[in-house]
Amino acid sequence: MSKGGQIMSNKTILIAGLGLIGGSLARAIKAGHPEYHVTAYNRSQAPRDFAMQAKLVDEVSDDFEQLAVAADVIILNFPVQLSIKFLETLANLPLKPDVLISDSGSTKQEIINSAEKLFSGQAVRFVGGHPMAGSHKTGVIASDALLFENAYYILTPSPLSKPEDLAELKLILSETHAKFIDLSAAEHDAMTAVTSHFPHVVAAALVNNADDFSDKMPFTKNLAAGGFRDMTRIAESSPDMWAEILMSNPDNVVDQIDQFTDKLQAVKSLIQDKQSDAVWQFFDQARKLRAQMPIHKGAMANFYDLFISIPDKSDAIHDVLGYFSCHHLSIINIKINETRVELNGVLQITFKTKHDLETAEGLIKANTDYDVYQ
Ligand SMILES: NC(=O)c1ccc[n+]([C@@H]2O[C@H](COP(=O)([O-])OP(=O)(O)OC[C@H]3O[C@@H](n4cnc5c(N)ncnc54)[C@H](O)[C@@H]3O)[C@@H](O)[C@H]2O)c1
Ligand SMILES: O=C(O)C(=O)C[C@]1(C(=O)O)C=C[C@@H](O)C=C1
Repeated sequence: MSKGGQIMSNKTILIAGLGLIGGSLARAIKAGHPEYHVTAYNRSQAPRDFAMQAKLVDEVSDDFEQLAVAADVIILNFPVQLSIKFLETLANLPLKPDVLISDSGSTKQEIINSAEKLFSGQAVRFVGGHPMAGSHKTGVIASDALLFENAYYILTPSPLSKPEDLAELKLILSETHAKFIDLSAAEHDAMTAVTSHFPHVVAAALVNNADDFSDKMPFTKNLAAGGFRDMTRIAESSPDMWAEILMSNPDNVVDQIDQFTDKLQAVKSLIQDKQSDAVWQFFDQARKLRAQMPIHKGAMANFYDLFISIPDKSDAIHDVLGYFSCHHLSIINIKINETRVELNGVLQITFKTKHDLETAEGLIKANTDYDVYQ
């Protein structure tokens, strides 16, 4: 909708950073707008090759600058502070007039401030973006066109944007099927500290806490069941990404840590004072509130983990994968967890569809006597 209010059908859209989020955005943009020329920058080759083979994009390169100067729209999908570095690079390039720049980072104030400083007085439009859905998995191979379906997609206006720029971005991203909402950067960072940034601190702390305790009682980790799993899935997220998010939203996260510490101290006192009714109220209040929260169920469910208890033999993994050959299963990750040292290892295989998970489970059961569970 730039260029005097006309809708441009032949836009060139640059997806910079072909990871989970960049890959998912590329898929959705291409699906919604086959007429756009979608290009992608990525530093390493494997994601570029994957994106071309899977027809996510029309062109790939490791030359960011060359793609940037040819783009009408640029979406940065790096860890948040790296996106700011890429903005600095963009500020020194002869970009197309009225280029629309956005990002997908999990914090917004810092990047909006940087954009304002870097581009003031230039014919550059900047709108901050943040799709509120994702995963602990990384990389383009885990990307999904429907990752953001029904999730909130926050757009943060900046002094470098007008309402029609937000409308243009929503049109480009329409096939994400996300629910767009405009928030100021300050509102965004305060609220996401509560529902996303601080919970990641808690999840990591729970895992590190269990590890510390296991020094005393090594069997502890084997007793981690559904509760621990549900509380800590996100502790497997990328430390590159999360260190940058916390450093980019420090005041709000520290406030949350203080507030939460007070909550823990309060419940600690209730337990010590044997206030069983008050402890019951504490849980009952949370149970009712949780049931009413409109929590986005999201595309996380698109990842399906199968756990196979395999003997400690070098060919066991090879054999397991061999049973899957010819079945074209959508494996997106393979990991060995040595939780039962000296007995078995646990092979964790992640599939993209439930159907593939069930096929794999059936194949393992038919060919081996290994314990296998979802
Ligand atoms: N993962 C989520 O759940 C989620 C959800 C919403 C928003 N986000 C935000 O999206 C952004 C991207 O996250 P992601 O989940 O796609 O991560 P990812 O690890 O899957 O992808 C990161 C991308 O950054 C690139 N990159 C990293 N370091 C680089 C470097 N030094 N030089 C060049 N390229 C480099 C990688 O090659 C990759 O393309 C982050 O800002 C994150 O805060 C993540
Ligand atoms: O589902 C997950 O694994 C996520 O962590 C996704 C999640 C979150 O819910 O906190 C993570 C970071 C984002 O910026 C948005 C969404």
